[in-house]
Amino acid sequence: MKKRIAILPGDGIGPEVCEAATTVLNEIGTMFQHQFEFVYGDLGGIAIDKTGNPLPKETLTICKNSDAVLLGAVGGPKWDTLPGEQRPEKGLLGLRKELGLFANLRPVTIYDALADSSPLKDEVIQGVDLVIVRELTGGLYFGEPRERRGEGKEELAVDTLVYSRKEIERIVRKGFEFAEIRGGTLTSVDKANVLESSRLWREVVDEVAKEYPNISYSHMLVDNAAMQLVRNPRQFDVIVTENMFGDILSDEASMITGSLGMLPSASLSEDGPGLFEPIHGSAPDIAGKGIANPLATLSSVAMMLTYAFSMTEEADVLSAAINDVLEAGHRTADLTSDERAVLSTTEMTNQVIQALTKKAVNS
Ligand SMILES: NC(=O)c1ccc[n+]([C@@H]2O[C@H](COP(=O)([O-])OP(=O)(O)OC[C@H]3O[C@@H](n4cnc5c(N)ncnc54)[C@H](O)[C@@H]3O)[C@@H](O)[C@H]2O)c1
Ligand SMILES: CC(C)[C@H](C(=O)O)[C@@H](O)C(=O)O
Ligand SMILES: [Mg+2]
Repeated sequence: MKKRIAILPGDGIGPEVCEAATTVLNEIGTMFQHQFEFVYGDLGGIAIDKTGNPLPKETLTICKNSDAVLLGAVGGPKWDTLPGEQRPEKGLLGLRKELGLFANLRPVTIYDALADSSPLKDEVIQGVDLVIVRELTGGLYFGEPRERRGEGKEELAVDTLVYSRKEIERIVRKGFEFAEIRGGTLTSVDKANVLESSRLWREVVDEVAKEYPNISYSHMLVDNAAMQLVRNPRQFDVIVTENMFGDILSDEASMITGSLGMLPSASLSEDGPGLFEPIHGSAPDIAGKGIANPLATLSSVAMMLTYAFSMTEEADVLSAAINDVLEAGHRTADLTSDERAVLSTTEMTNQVIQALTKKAVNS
């Protein structure tokens, strides 16, 4: 099967982890006789440097004309002093909005082999299997007005947290759908004791819940949820929450697995191409050193195979290869303090390729 994939490497470690992804996709293409065509586009800081715009029109066109989009990461100190509208992150937000990617899935999967990599105790993390369903095109990230007013001590900065009933309904429905598919439960996370938008959110969850009488659900305040994720993450199955809360909770949840370099994501729309990216950023502190963990990106490729192409067997083989590599003790620097055992990004990717090859031989 032929599939066209827009690759947006972006900034910092983005190009390094995207190279890992294309290498692995080529291997899977060979194994399963698929043709993956890569079309490259600029997003973020690199796009600003080349065109003055973090989301050039050409990039948007490439994405819209593809079957799926793979993103590395955007941003970095070089562009940190630019005005908000011209920052690399604005390019990513614009892309999410333009592609209508309202549903962001961030699964937190535990690998037994990584039990020692998590700062949390083994008995706390054993058996954790949860997914954060994050609203991605609304809330504080997009609300208007967003501005600076006044001067001196009177200067004000304004961000607006706004959600429509329609926006809440569609993401909450996704949350319930996932809980149904997983045969699990739903926790809706909000701040309804303070925020009006959260009170509407809670009302909508209670209404949508009536369509899913078999799904047990509950509400939790976000500050408590942040604590519960560390105290007892096993209590969660599907967490549905708004944009900003989902951003923060997913970075927190990544440490259950042992590293931010492990968590993948899929951003889905009603009908257009999905976008697949690790949840981490451009990691300026390690960019260019060739030591970034590629596994979050490779797991994002597995999510692409599943959600964009319905290639579930291919996705399962890739996920199993990642598990095999970790079981065999291979680690990038973020996963171990044992310097002798550290692999570079390329070495880790090659281990995944070898594990895939073994699976092809054995099947
Ligand atoms: N989706 C995205 O493109 C995205 C996501 C988050 C942050 N950012 C941007 O990235 C830049 C840096 O942000 P930050 O430093 O707060 O967050 P970050 O996620 O880039 O890095 C946080 C820490 O995690 C480490 N880390 C992240 N990914 C890793 C990997 N794959 N392997 C090993 N270690 C890894 C980094 O080295 C760093 O110490 C900012 O400009 C921010 O806006 C972009
Ligand atoms: C870079 C930034 C805009 C982005 C977000 O906040 O959504 C990132 O932190 C993420 O988690 O994808
Ligand atoms: Mg984030």
